[in-house]
Amino acid sequence: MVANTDNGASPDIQCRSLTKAFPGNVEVLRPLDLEIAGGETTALVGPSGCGKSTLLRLIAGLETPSAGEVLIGGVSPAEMLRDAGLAVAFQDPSLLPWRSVRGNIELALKLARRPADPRAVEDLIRLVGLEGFADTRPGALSGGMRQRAAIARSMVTRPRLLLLDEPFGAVDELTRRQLADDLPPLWEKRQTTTLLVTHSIGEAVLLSDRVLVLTPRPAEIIADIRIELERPRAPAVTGSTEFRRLVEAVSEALAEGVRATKPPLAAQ
Ligand SMILES: Nc1ncnc2c1ncn2[C@@H]1O[C@H](COP(=O)(O)OP(=O)(O)OP(=O)(O)O)[C@@H](O)[C@H]1O
Repeated sequence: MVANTDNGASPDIQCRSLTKAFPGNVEVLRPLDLEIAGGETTALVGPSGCGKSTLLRLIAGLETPSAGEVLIGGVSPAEMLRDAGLAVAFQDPSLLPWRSVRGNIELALKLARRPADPRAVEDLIRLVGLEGFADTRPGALSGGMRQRAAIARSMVTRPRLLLLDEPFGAVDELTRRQLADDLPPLWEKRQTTTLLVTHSIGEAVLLSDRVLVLTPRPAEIIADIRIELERPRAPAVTGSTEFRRLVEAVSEALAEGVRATKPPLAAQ
């Protein structure tokens, strides 16, 4: 099948009857149908353990579906990975300990068989606030700094699909805000299809074009909320009535999902 992966377009994501169960009858995803448009940023929010990371890993091709399929720009995640059009950054950044921050970022280019691009590497190091630490090895960085290095590494190949699992999980509040301000314009400019998992409802609303709210496991989509806030989003947007309305809508959907799946008290 011809994919829209070699013309530079941001790929869409299709999940068709996607189902996942782990051994021991752990049903994580009921047949899930989902379409995500190319170039958009979508956030997945849901209670802890509902299956957000599993869904992301299925889309990344790091897990195999029990049934159903994932198509990215019309091809399998494995094909997309081969084409280096897909990049992932997970909670626990697996940086190579013997390479510096710069070395880890450069390696991503090398593995994707892309030419060295010292300027892009330095720009990204600056963007994630690690200037002065380019020659430092991960062991000498804080958790938040390692996370930022991993974000830079995931972006250096200019992937058309970016999958981020709690990208700002280990980052302090100030840096978190800085990244939330700096990264979306870059994703927008590059038209990257971005799917991110976050526990922060505010972050989901601030960063995304669409927020998908999942129920407790087995995960189902209980709400699909469009975020029509104007872009670029100034930090002040978080004080607006519309922002607060959207945060409230996501919180309400989350609570509704928990209520709908909780057995009645007598049955507990
Ligand atoms: N490899 C595995 N083998 C068995 N069970 C697994 C495996 N990976 C995940 N699970 C189970 O699947 C369920 C969903 O896990 P997942 O990590 O996708 O949830 P999550 O929504 O991302 O959670 P959190 O928000 O806490 O990170 C959990 O009950 C988890 O224990």
